[in-house]
Amino acid sequence: MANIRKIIEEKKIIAVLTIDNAKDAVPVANALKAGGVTAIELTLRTPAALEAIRRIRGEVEGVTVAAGTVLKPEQVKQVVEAGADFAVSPGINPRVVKAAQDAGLFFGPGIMTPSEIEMALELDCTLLKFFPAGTTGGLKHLNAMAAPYKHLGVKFIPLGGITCANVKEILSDKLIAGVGGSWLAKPDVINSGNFAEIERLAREVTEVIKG
Ligand SMILES: O=C[C@H](O)COP(=O)(O)O
Ligand SMILES: CC(=O)C(=O)O
Repeated sequence: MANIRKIIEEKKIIAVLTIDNAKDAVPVANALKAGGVTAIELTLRTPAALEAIRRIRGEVEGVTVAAGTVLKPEQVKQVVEAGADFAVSPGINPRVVKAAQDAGLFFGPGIMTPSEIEMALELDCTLLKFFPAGTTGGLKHLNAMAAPYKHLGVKFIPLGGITCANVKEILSDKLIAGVGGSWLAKPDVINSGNFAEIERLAREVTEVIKG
């Protein structure tokens, strides 16, 4: 299994996509890549998601592809078959985490309470989504909540309310491995075929992080 934690720490930004038409997957991935964003999460919220993972995996080199919103154990097999590099979920379901571990698929469950962090640690997960980050107190809340677990090497990927305006501050926190966000490629922008706008947003965040 690739070292997903290291990859996320290097790439820093995960573009979270909810895609309606699988035909858009490759142009969107290429636009993100041209702008410097090479980690992409396809949420399993639309029927096109699995085919989108398959197409990006098959046609776009150098991009790390995750499956998001993986809510059922049986979806693990589907995302492995589609070629996902890792998978995440908004919350934590031990049956899904165990199915992923049995399949050799790296899994980052979502948490927003200490009890959920403890459940994740019990399942040997130390890279966790912090969702929904923006409305549950952001970094201040995360640092207070995670204080008892820092010595265990746990790291977080906040998702929810991340934009170009707050990304740099969030990434500067030692608890953060990377961030996820949908602002880079919103469904209406994807559906309108405005891939140039997606590339522009990806380039903008890449420059903000570098600068
Ligand atoms: O469900 C997850 C969200 O779509 C990601 O949060 P965001 O839209 O605030 O980036
Ligand atoms: C929110 C999130 O992490 C997911 O849909 O997988």
